Formats: sequence, structure tokens, C-alpha cells
Amino acid sequence: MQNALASAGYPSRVLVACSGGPDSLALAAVAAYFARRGHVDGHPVSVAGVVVDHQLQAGSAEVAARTASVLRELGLSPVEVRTVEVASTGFGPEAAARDARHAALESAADHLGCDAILLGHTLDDQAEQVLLGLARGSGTRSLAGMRPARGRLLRPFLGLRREETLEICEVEELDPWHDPSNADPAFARSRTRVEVMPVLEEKLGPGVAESLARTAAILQQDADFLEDLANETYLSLVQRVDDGAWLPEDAVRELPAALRFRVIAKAAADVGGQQPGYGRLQAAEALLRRQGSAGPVELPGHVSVYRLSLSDLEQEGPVSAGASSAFSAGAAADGVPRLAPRCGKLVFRHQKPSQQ
Ligand SMILES: Nc1ncnc2c1ncn2[C@@H]1O[C@H](COP(=O)(O)OP(=O)(O)OP(=O)(O)O)[C@@H](O)[C@H]1O
Repeated sequence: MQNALASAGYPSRVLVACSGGPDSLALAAVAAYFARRGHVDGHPVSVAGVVVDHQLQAGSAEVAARTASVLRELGLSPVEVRTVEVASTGFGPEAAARDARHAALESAADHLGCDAILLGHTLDDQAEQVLLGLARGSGTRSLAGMRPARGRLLRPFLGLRREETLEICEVEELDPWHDPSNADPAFARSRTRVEVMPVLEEKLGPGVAESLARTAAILQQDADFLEDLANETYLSLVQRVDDGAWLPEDAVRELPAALRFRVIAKAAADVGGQQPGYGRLQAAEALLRRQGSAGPVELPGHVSVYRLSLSDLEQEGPVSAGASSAFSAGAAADGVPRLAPRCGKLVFRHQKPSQQ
């Protein structure tokens, strides 16, 4: 906890996000210790609490109210209960609940003037995340797992085992709530937690969870490095136009694959899309090997990507009226106008859902 707060520059007002489960209840207990002392390493600190009621289970309001009163007894102040409506986002119920929860946590932090939000994720959560990512064939970014700090979200328990958070609850005489969905075999995450990890630890020896978490830590460094490089490369190549952006295809084609895929994903995000999965990225990247103009390939978040070949450019061939705006000279990200390169273009356009 101390290290997490120190590396975040000693936030003066922190918010503990607590479900009532063992991990975040232990987190609240440790944070309350610092609240009672009133400082961390001599830096003044106060600690508030928030409990989100997702309204997804019968009795969720009672669980939230009970958890809030435990937080108050621990000395957190003020403590809020936020009730959210979990809307379907098309990415599954767990992701929808997480999105709603994160929005509520950010809004509570704004409301309470908190400069840090503490989450109770543990080393076990990290290990499960890496294992699930491997099982899905994920890339570096996903296998890098959860960050100890992202924006004002901090995860001070990322190095702690789940059994240690249970111990903290026991020592503090706290009676954690056990979320039945954590053991629901309908969720891959629950099956990993309840059925897969214990077998791995038994068959491969203790320390498997630590090893998986270490993989995440190593890949975080690699992912950060590649992301920075891809960002720089993207900004040096992109030309933005009214309804999107384009990249000179020769330059993109010559990039190492690790950068090529990332640069394409960045272009999609830059024009307003969402992070594409690997299959969609492969389809977009394959446009670079097509003859003549090709596409569009649809990417998530209403983004179309297509290739305009040099011959079409010169002959003003089968270029659609809408696409032609992509040819007008654009300013690169640094604001300096560039001459169009002597090659085709990979064009990214965002289409508003209402236009479809
Ligand atoms: N309903 C909630 N209200 C407030 N914070 C929450 C809520 N659910 C989860 N969180 C926060 O997100 C973290 C991760 O939640 P998740 O459900 O993935 O983990 P968990 O292992 O079940 O954690 P816990 O034992 O704390 O419930 C929690 O430790 C907590 O900090």
C-alpha cells in the first residue's frame, strides 16, 4: 500500500472501491489503518469508500448497504453506495458490469475530490488474466495483464496472494461477502479460478501463479516499448483528413509486423474506432498485399479501411466520391503539410452509426 501510494506521488485523498469481497475488504482495512494515522510517510492522507450496486443479483442492495456500513465502521469517510444500470455493450455481461462499475468509480472520485482510486486485484487475479489470455491466443498487450497504476486507478495488492487478503480479513475480524458469481461455472474466469488454477498448482508445483504474474510484468515492459514505438511511427506517417486518416502503404508495408499491426490498430482508434481483434487486424493488413484498390474491411466501432492504389490515384479510376476526400493533401500529425507519397494509401474512415 505504502509503495503504491508513494509511486503515485502520495495522493492526499484516496477512494477505496469495495465490493464487500475478501480482497477489497482487506484493502479497505489496510487503507483505514493509514486513514487513522492520517498520513503515509509523513504525507497527509484521508480515505473515502465507494460500493457499487450492479443490481444483477437478488439482494444486491442489502449487500452494498452492509458493506458500506462496514467501511464506515473501519473509519472510511465518507462512504457512498452507487447504484448502476448495467447496459448490454455486446462484449459480454462481465465486461458490461466492469464498464458500468468503472464509470461509477470515476464519477464518485470526481464527486468526492479523490486523486486515487484503490482496487483490490491480487496476484491471483493477474495470474488468471494471463492464463485466460493465453487460452484465447491474445497478444502482448492482453498478456501484460493489469497495471499496478493506470491513470488514478491503483492496485496496491497486485503482489499479494488471495490467501493473504483472507488472512487480513481474519485478523481484522471482518466477515467478507463471497460473490456467488465468482464460483459460477458459466464464467470462464470462475472456471479458471476454481478448477484450472488449483490443478496447475498441484501438477506444476506451487509458484505457478507467481510465474504467470511475472510473465505479465515482463510483457508490460515489452508492450509499453512497442506501444511507444508504434505511436511515434504512426504519428510520423499519418495524414488526417476530414472524415478519417490515411497512411502511405509502402511505408506501412515495410514496417516489421509487430509495428505494422499496431500502426493499423492506432489508425483505427485515431479515427474513432475500437481496438480490433487480431482476426480483423489481419484482414486489414492483408489489403497491403492486394492488387489495385481493395476493401473496405470493417473494423469495430464503425471504421472502414480500404486500399487505394497508385494507378487509381493517377487515372482517377474507381475512386468513390466519398473516398476522394482522402486524397486531398492533409496535414500530418505535426501540423506540417506533406506531399502525397508516390504510392497507394491505406485509408481509414469513420462512419457514424446513424449513417449506416
Ligand atoms: N461492486 C463493487 N463495488 C466497488 N468496487 C468493486 C465492486 N466490484 C469490484 N470492485 C473493485 O474491483 C476489484 C476487482 O473486482 P473483481 O470482482 O474482479 O475481483 P474479486 O477478486 O472478486 O475482488 P473482491 O474480493 O474485492 O470482490 C475489487 O477488488 C474492488 O476493488
